[in-house]
Formats: sequence, structure tokens, C-alpha cells
Amino acid sequence: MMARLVLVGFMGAGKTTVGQLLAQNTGFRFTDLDQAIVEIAGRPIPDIFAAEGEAGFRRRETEALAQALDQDVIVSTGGGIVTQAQNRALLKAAGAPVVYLKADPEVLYQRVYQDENRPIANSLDLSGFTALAAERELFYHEVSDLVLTTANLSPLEVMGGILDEIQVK
Ligand SMILES: Nc1ncnc2c1ncn2[C@@H]1O[C@H](COP(=O)(O)OP(=O)(O)O)[C@@H](O)[C@H]1O
Ligand SMILES: O=C(O)C1=C[C@@H](OP(=O)(O)O)[C@@H](O)[C@H](O)C1
Ligand SMILES: [Mg+2]
Repeated sequence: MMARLVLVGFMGAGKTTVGQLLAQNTGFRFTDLDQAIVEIAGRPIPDIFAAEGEAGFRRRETEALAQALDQDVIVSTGGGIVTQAQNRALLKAAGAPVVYLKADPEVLYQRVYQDENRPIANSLDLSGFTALAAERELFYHEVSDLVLTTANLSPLEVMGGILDEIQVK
């Protein structure tokens, strides 16, 4: 069994929102890796970061990714999924189409910097956030089959853009 579709992209790109919409629209089950990690850990993401460090969170994330890719689900990843070589290898070998949701860091920053559930966004100023996006940019391209620029698109329009290009069935 394998995943139907995987969404990647930087924090705030709409992976969780659009993944949920895609699942509703196609009837497939939905797995958000962050939600899966929180369920297994029994505590919210900032608490995992505080107790286990980012390294602890990344170990949990790789495990959650490997599991989800083996299931019949639509998968939304966290923005840092591509920072680990092992995760990039898993994504490239997954067989499922991987879609990169792309938008300007300025737009993304406004969406997430005040969100207390996103410890990394929370701790960075705009220039740090932009630099981190730039560091990851090549990796998102490396793992993805389709790049969708989401500027000015609503979540429903982003979903439509994906379904125009990829047959999720
Ligand atoms: N296309 C969009 N246009 C405007 N706001 C969006 C869009 N996609 C997501 N959002 C909003 O931005 C925030 C981050 O979205 P989310 O789905 O959590 O992103 P991600 O999972 O990629 O970090 C949420 O408040 C969400 O409602
Ligand atoms: O970019 C990152 O390093 C992270 C992104 C988050 O997911 P979203 O991309 O859904 O915010 C979450 O996995 C964690 O806070 C770390
Ligand atoms: Mg998310």
C-alpha cells in the first residue's frame, strides 16, 4: 500500500489546510504528520521541542513519515521534513506524487510567526525565516514532482490547481 499524494513546502504554505480539503474532496483518509507526532508523543509540538530538542522531534517525524507513506492516505508533512536526507530519500522512493506548495516567505511569515504551536517560526524574525526558507528551497524541488505557486490563491483554488495536474485516485 502507498500514499496517494504528499504535500511539502515551507511553514504556512497551506499543507495542512489543503491536505484536509483534498481528503474531503477525494474521500481518501488524511494524515498530517505533525498531528500524528503529537498524538504519539502525547504532547504538543512546542513541548516536544522543549523536552527532546529539535533532534527528538525529527526522529519522531521520520518515523511518522515512513508509516504514513505505507498507508492509503493523503499526507501533509511539516515544513522541516526535507532537512533530513533520510526523509528526502523516503519521499523520492514513495511512488506517490509529491507536491511543493510555494509562496513568498513574507506572506508565509505573516501567517505563522505569532502561532505558538510553531516553535521555529515563533523564534525567528522575518530575515531568519526568509533565510531558512532559502536554505530549504533546493530540497523541496529535489523531492517534488509538481511545484504549485500559491500566491493569491485560496486553499480551495490551491486544491483545484493540484487536481488539475494530478489524478488523485
Ligand atoms: N491559500 C491560502 N491563503 C490564505 N491563507 C491560507 C492559505 N493556506 C493556508 N492559509 C492559512 O495560513 C495558515 C497556515 O496554514 P497551514 O495549512 O497550517 O500551513 P502549513 O501546514 O503548510 O504550515 C493557516 O492560518 C491557514 O488558514
Ligand atoms: O518547518 C519546520 O521546521 C516545522 C514546521 C512545522 O510544520 P508546518 O510546516 O505545518 O508549520 C512543524 O513540523 C514544526 O513546527 C517544524
Ligand atoms: Mg501543517
